[in-house]
Parts: sequence; C-alpha cells; structure tokens
Amino acid sequence: MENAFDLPAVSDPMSRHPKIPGPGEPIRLHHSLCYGCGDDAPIGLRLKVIAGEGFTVSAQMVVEQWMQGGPGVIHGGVLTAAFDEILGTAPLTIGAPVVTAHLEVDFAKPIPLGSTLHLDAEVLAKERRKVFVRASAHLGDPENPVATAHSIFVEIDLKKHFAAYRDDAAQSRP
Ligand SMILES: CCCCCCCCCCCCCCCC(=O)SCCNC(=O)CCNC(=O)[C@H](O)C(C)(C)COP(=O)(O)OP(=O)(O)OC[C@H]1O[C@@H](n2cnc3c(N)ncnc32)[C@H](O)[C@@H]1OP(=O)(O)O
Repeated sequence: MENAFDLPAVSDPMSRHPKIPGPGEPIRLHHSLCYGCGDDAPIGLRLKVIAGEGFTVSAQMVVEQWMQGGPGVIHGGVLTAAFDEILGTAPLTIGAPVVTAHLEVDFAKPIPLGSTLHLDAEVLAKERRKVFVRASAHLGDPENPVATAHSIFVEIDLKKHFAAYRDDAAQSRP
C-alpha cells in the first residue's frame, strides 16, 4: 500500500467547530494515557496543544535528554510523534475526530537538546472523511523551520473504532 499527500483540487466546506476553545486556550487532551498529550502516561511528550485562529493549533516542547537520537540532537521518531499529536489535534477545529492514515516528515536541520521546539499545524482541506493537515516546527524564528510535516487523517466513529481496545487501555493504567 502506497499513498501520498495529494491535496484535493477542491475542499469540502469547513467551518470552525462551535465547541473548540478560543485562540490561546488549551484543547482538552483526548486520553490521559496518550503518549503525545496524556498527563498520566508513564512516558510521553505531554504536549499542551493550544487552539489558534481558524483551523490552526500550536504547541511547544522542550527537547529533553531522553528524546535524544544522534548525539546531542532530537530523535527523528520523537519529532514525528510530536508532529503526529499536533497534526491529529488540528482536525478537532473542524469537529473531526481522526486517526493518522498517512504522515510525511521532512527534517531540515538538526534540533539540539535543550532547545524549545515551536510546533504549528493547520487543516488545509477536507475530502469526505479525509482531513489534510500541514505542520511545521521552528526554534523561535517561524521563517526558519527546522522540520515540516504533511498528513492525511481519516475521520472515525470514536466509539466504534476503539471498541475492541478500550479494556486494554484501562488495564495499562499505572
Ligand atoms: C490515538 C487516536 C485518538 C483519536 C481521538 C480523537 C482525536 C483527538 C486528537 C488526537 C490527536 C492524536 C494524534 C495521534 C493520532 C494517532 O496516532 S492514531 C494511531 C495511528 N493510526 C491508526 O492506528 C490508524 C490505523 N488505520 C485504520 O484504522 C484505518 O486504515 C483507517 C485510517 C481508519 C481507514 O480505514 P476505513 O475506516 O476502513 O476507511 P477507508 O474506507 O479505507 O478510507 C477512507 C478514506 O481514507 C483514505 N485512506 C485510507 N488510508 C489511507 C492512507 N494510508 N493514506 C491516504 N489515504 C488513506 C481512503 O482512500 C478513503 O478515501 P476516499 O475513498 O474517501 O477518497
């Protein structure tokens, strides 16, 4: 199976969901054990995703020693997980609960330990259940991104999609 991030020529209509918090307000975490945002996750990024204007969200993450890949720099998989979290939260601005179907990351520059990573994501388009989202990361200068990501998320029925796995989530609680 091979897929690519191909934006549709025309997006389905999108509007900001009335229940999404206002710009600058945090978006409630979706699952307390989530590796990306959960407060109770034994190991995780604990990202606090903040709503922006329109279909945008943002987050910040200090690159800690345990996130290391190459000596002194972030592991690419950790950066990808951070992107996944912020990209996956952005569709909530249009009221779409989603899972990741396709995720592309371009790593432009090494990201040193100790730096504060600024992550921004924006929903670009929707086509049926597919939501197209772009994100970028910078270290303080938005004009100078250190990485970018493009993703296709697919809207799901939350109860049905996770029905078979919910008991495992409860049992994994520390
Ligand atoms: C943890 C999550 C909590 C969620 C809570 C709520 C959200 C709150 C914020 C959360 C932020 C979380 C951020 C972390 C998010 C994850 O990490 S999610 C975990 C990783 N992802 C997964 O486990 C998903 C595994 N895959 C699947 O379950 C299924 O393949 C999918 C994605 C649901 C699609 O299956 P399906 O429902 O049978 O749909 P299907 O008819 O095959 O496809 C629908 C459309 O999507 C397209 N499509 C399907 N797969 C692909 C693909 N790989 N590439 C491109 N297009 C695709 C199809 O072509 C089709 O398009 P159209 O025909 O409309 O043009």
